[in-house]
Amino acid sequence: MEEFVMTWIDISHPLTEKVATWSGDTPFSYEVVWPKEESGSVNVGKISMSIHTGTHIDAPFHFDSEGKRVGALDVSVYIGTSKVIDVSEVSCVTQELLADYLPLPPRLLLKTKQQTDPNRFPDHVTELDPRIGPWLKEQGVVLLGIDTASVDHLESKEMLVHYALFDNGVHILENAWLDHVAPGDYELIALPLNIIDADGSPVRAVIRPLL
Ligand SMILES: N[C@@H](CC(=O)c1ccccc1NC=O)C(=O)O
Ligand SMILES: [Zn+2]
Ligand SMILES: [Zn+2]
Repeated sequence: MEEFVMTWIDISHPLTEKVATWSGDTPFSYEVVWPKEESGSVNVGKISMSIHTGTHIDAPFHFDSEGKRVGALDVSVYIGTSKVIDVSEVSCVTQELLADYLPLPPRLLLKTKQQTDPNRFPDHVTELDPRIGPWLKEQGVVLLGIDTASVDHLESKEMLVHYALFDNGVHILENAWLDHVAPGDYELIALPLNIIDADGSPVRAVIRPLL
C-alpha cells in the first residue's frame, strides 16, 4: 500500500470576501443560497467573482477579442516540472537575468517579493521586459507564473507583456502565492476550470519539490 505523504504545497490566494480585487471589478462573494434548513437535504452555495481575482490563469481572450478562450487551452501547459526563481532584488526581469538559470524547465514561477498580502491590491508590480517572450520560447518555456496581479504594469492599456508572452506560446499564471516557497525545482499543478468561453480561470495552484 502506498504511504500517504503530504508533499504538496498550496500556492493559491485564499478566496474570501477580503481578497484583493482590481479597482471597479466584481468583489468575491460566496453565499449559501439554498440552506439545508430550507432544502431539507443539502447546503447549496454560489460564488461571484472576477476571473482576475486571486490565483488565476489568463486566456488570450482577456486582452485580444480574437484570442483563444479557456476551452481552447491545452491542460498540459498547467501540469509538470517548474522552477521557482527569486527575482525580488530586481525592478525589471530581463532575459539576461533569467539566463543565469539555464536550462529552464517548461514552467517558471517568478518570486518578485519576499512578502505579499493577498488581501491588499498592490500599488506597484515588478516590470517584465517584453523581450523575454521570444527568448522564453527559445528555451522551451510554455508557462510563466508570477506572484503579482499582472505581468504588465498596473495601468497598462497596451498589455505588451501579455502579448509578448502569448504570441510566443508562453501562457500566464498570476497571483501565485510564493511567500513560503524557496527557489528551486518543483512539480506544478495549476489547472483552469473548463469555463469554455472565459477570459481566464481561477486555479488551485500547488507545487511539490522535485527530488
Ligand atoms: N491584466 C490583469 C487584469 C486587468 O488588467 C484588469 C482586471 C480587472 C479590471 C480591470 C483590469 N485592468 C485594467 O484596469 C490580469 O491579467 O489579471
Ligand atoms: Zn489575469
Ligand atoms: Zn494578466
